[in-house]
Amino acid sequence: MDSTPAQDRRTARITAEEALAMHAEGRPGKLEIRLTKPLTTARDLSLAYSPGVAEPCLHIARNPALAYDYTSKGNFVAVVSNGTAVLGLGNLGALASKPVMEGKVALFKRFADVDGMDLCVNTEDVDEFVNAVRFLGPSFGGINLEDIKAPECFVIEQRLRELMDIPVFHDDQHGTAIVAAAGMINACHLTGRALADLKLVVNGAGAASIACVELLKAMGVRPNNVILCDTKGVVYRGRTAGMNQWKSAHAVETEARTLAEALVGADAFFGLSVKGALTQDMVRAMGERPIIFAMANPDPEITPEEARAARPDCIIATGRSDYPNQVNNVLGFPYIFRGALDVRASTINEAMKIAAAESLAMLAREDVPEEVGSAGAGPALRFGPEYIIPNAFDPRLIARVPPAVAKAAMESGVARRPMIDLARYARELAGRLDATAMALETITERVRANPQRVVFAEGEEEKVVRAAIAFRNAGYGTPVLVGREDRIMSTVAALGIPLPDGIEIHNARLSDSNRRYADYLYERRQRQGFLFRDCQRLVNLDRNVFGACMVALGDADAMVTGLTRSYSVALEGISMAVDPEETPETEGAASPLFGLTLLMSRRSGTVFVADTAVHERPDAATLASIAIRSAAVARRMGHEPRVAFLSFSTFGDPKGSIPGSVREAVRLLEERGVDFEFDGEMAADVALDPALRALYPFCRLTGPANVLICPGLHAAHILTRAVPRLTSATVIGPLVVGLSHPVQIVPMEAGVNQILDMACLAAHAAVHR
Ligand SMILES: NC(=O)C1=CN([C@@H]2O[C@H](COP(=O)(O)OP(=O)(O)OC[C@H]3O[C@@H](n4cnc5c(N)ncnc54)[C@H](OP(=O)(O)O)[C@@H]3O)[C@@H](O)[C@H]2O)C=CC1
Ligand SMILES: CC(=O)C(=O)O
Ligand SMILES: [Mg+2]
Repeated sequence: MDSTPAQDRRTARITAEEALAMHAEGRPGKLEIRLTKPLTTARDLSLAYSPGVAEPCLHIARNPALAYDYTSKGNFVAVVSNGTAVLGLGNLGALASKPVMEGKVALFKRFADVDGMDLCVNTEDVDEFVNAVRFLGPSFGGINLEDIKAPECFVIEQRLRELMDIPVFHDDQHGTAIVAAAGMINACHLTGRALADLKLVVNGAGAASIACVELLKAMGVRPNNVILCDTKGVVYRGRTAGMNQWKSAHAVETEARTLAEALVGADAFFGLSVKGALTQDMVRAMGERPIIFAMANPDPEITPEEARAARPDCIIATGRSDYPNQVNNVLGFPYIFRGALDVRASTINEAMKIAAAESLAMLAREDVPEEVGSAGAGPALRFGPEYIIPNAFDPRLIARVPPAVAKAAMESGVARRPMIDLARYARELAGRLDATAMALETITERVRANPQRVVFAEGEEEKVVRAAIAFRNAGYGTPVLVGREDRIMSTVAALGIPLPDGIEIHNARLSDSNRRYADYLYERRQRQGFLFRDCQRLVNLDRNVFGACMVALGDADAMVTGLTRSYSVALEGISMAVDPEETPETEGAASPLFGLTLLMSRRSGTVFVADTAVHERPDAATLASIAIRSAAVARRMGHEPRVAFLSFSTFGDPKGSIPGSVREAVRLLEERGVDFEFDGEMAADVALDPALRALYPFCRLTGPANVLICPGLHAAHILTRAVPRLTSATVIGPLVVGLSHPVQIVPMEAGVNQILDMACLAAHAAVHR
């Protein structure tokens, strides 16, 4: 089978054996339950279970709304099926639907941090099914119905919506409709069509199809322009065989009787039926630039290869993750429930669905982060025929869709706990699954409140341009790109995203400030072997020198660089214009400069590690100085420092020479009477693990250390390179600490987000100057 480059990038073609092995491996299935409270001691048991548990029970009995405060209800969704329409595989029964239901629960958790439970209900009787769900209702904050065939699914959903006071949402209907509508908005945009003129043919007249058609009609598609087909052909007015009230509502006057006849000249096709239902001949008969969403799972109505071979001008989407344009409800249900749960919506209504569809459509038109798809391989994702809908792994989805849904819930009056600050909600959501975003939230908020001018010294680099645009769009301030305007503008044009207002471009050679910067450098360097013309050349040609002059002379607040030069070369250029900062804390240190790296994980929070860049074998005075300044940075970033001086030994055991200088550093801090917790020397596990630290009751740390001072560069380097590869921790840094102006150097392999984070940290340091 041929594959397109975009497909290669994200392809995960798999075999049946691999899929079975994955499900059987280790603990069978895809789910387990985790505790959110400790259950280690007798006291824990008394609080969590008898007698303590009686208290929340009694409170909830008096006031049911308190269930949201004392139990998991508010973040807990039931994924319920009877297995009568498992994907496009037909009626496999309740038990055989369990892998899909476990999968949906896994997606809820992975993409929106919603906890779920699969409930496979073994009945095809509507009343029995409805009763099973309604009587289990108190446990849950929402009900996600899944893979229940039409027409029973319509009755079941309607009855449960009437009986229950929490959102009941049939994912195959509405989740699919929302995502398909988002894709259709963009496909129409790209092919120059208006929804009102769209001629759509839908194969399948079941759960997913009926809901898709209803939502599209609510969004402006004309009822007479939509033809539904099922196993008996076109659903025309007057047909009697295989009909029901839901099909009848969409029956139209038409001469067409078969799918092939209906498709002649059609603009768009929706497949929500079975594998292979659409032929190449049918595709050939469609109108100009046809839009084909072949959404049957696991195999589409037509493969993209077949569709493109028949009509190279088509836009094709499927429900699968191994082709571009995955129109699948995974882009919908996690985020729709996230937004609905967070405002305690009593239902999920039309306004919330349309808001979700529009936010998905708009997100696809923005610049795509590198971590979407496997970064680096293949061409970047750009809005166009091969990318009409966000990728399932797009980390921005959680911050975009739920706020749109929550807002629509509030505006349409179904939110029982409205929220005032939606922008703040979006930021909190961004941090919910991303340790970096979570760790940086207070920092980004502070920068937004105090926007800064930040020099992006390597302004012609594509990643830098993208980071600068993101910086501007995030409201962090004014990015100043150093580079040639024509080069930068052609990079922007190739990116296909608009350059927001308020980004400055400075060409070092042509800048009005050029002479002033050369004079400044000459003043500093004339007795160090530099002629004026050397300084002029440096300002003209070395963008790090030019950028550093801007910051040093107050033309900008901060600077970020590092992509095109090694750390030491970049630092050399910067040091031409910016001095290290000597303070009482740096007294006795070999140099005030050092590197501070942040390791961030959702479980352990943020840990600062130093020195990760400068001093190979720091002496005691240097270690002490590094500790004081690291503690200050940690505090500035909102962390009360607990500093551990690390070694291979803990409080004298085993003996060796290195711990001597570490112990001496601890003594120096005692002498200085610093205002933060510190202790050492100690092994890293003792520093981080309270159980081990309990062996040393005299230790002054009152909690796990969050600032780790390493005895040498080798240890710091190994630690910060190994941890992110062995755990889920992410890394920022090393931050340059000790310059008199905020300048940061990213690693040469840094991605857009890293550049953005470093720019934001540099801006944050500028706020605090
Ligand atoms: N990409 C996505 O996100 C999603 C995709 N889907 C896919 O959509 C399909 C339908 O799911 P769902 O609506 O839940 O199931 P339903 O059982 O509710 O509906 C199936 C419909 O398909 C019709 N159908 C079956 N075979 C054919 C055929 N050969 N030609 C024309 N019509 C046919 C049935 O016709 P009749 O009424 O005559 O029996 C019925 O109307 C599945 O493949 C499923 O995987 C569903 C949800 C989400
Ligand atoms: C994706 C999905 O829910 C289905 O195919 O049924
Ligand atoms: Mg489904």
